[in-house]
Amino acid sequence: MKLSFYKYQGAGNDFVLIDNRTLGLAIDEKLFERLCDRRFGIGGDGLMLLQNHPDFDFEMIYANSDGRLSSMCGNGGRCITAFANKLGVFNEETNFIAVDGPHYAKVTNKGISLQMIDVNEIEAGDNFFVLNTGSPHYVTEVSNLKDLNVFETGRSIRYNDRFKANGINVNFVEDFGEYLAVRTYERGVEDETLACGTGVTAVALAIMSKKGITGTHTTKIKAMGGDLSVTATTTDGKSFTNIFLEGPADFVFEGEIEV
Ligand SMILES: N[C@@H](CCC[C@H](N)C(=O)O)C(=O)O
Repeated sequence: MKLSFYKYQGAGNDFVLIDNRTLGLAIDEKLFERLCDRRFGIGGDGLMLLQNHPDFDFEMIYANSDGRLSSMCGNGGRCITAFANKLGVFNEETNFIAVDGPHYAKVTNKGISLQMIDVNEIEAGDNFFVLNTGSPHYVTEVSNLKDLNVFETGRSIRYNDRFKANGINVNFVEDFGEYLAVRTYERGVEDETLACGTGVTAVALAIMSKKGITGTHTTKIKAMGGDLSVTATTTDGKSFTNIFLEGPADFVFEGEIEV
């Protein structure tokens, strides 16, 4: 059978998208892993099914490139919003449902702005933060981001005794004042990706918390694959609301693959 697919990327975080509104494609880890494979398939950091939902414009089902369903993907959420817009599911603003709950998103002049879940807890340790922005993240500040071996260092944290059972995404941040530069090792891809949406959101909140920034604040982020921004509101540096992740979410190509 031939399966129609669409390829999108948001700041270089790339995804296979399937319109599953009428297709009835079942969850199939082996198939999803093959479709995400860059040699034997289409290639992607993850795969998403866009499905009908009785109470929302659409439902987002997300799997990492290992084929397994996972927690929220921020860049995936922005890409599936762009895809839903291309399919004519909505015009300017949408409300959809994902694994971590409802999301509001809109088309902007920078691409797609996606509202993320509120964050009520940040663990602050010795130069590290752990928080959940829809997916679990470890954030640590470095002074040599360009030269850092993100694969080795990220992997050693992701597989340490504390995190190895459930895994965690590991973000390295260097503060350049005007902006934060971020590189991420992603669970489920088990490699560095060019950007991670829930990751840069975690980084922005962690640095706001560390610097004692309160009120509504926008953080500019440079990821390896492009620029993103995170706007969030806090009164105490611990609980964050109205969190928006904004940046490009672009169609790359479409095709059919034999499955
Ligand atoms: N790339 C994503 C995060 C995807 C989920 C992550 N790999 C996990 O399993 O936690 C993003 O843009 O947020």
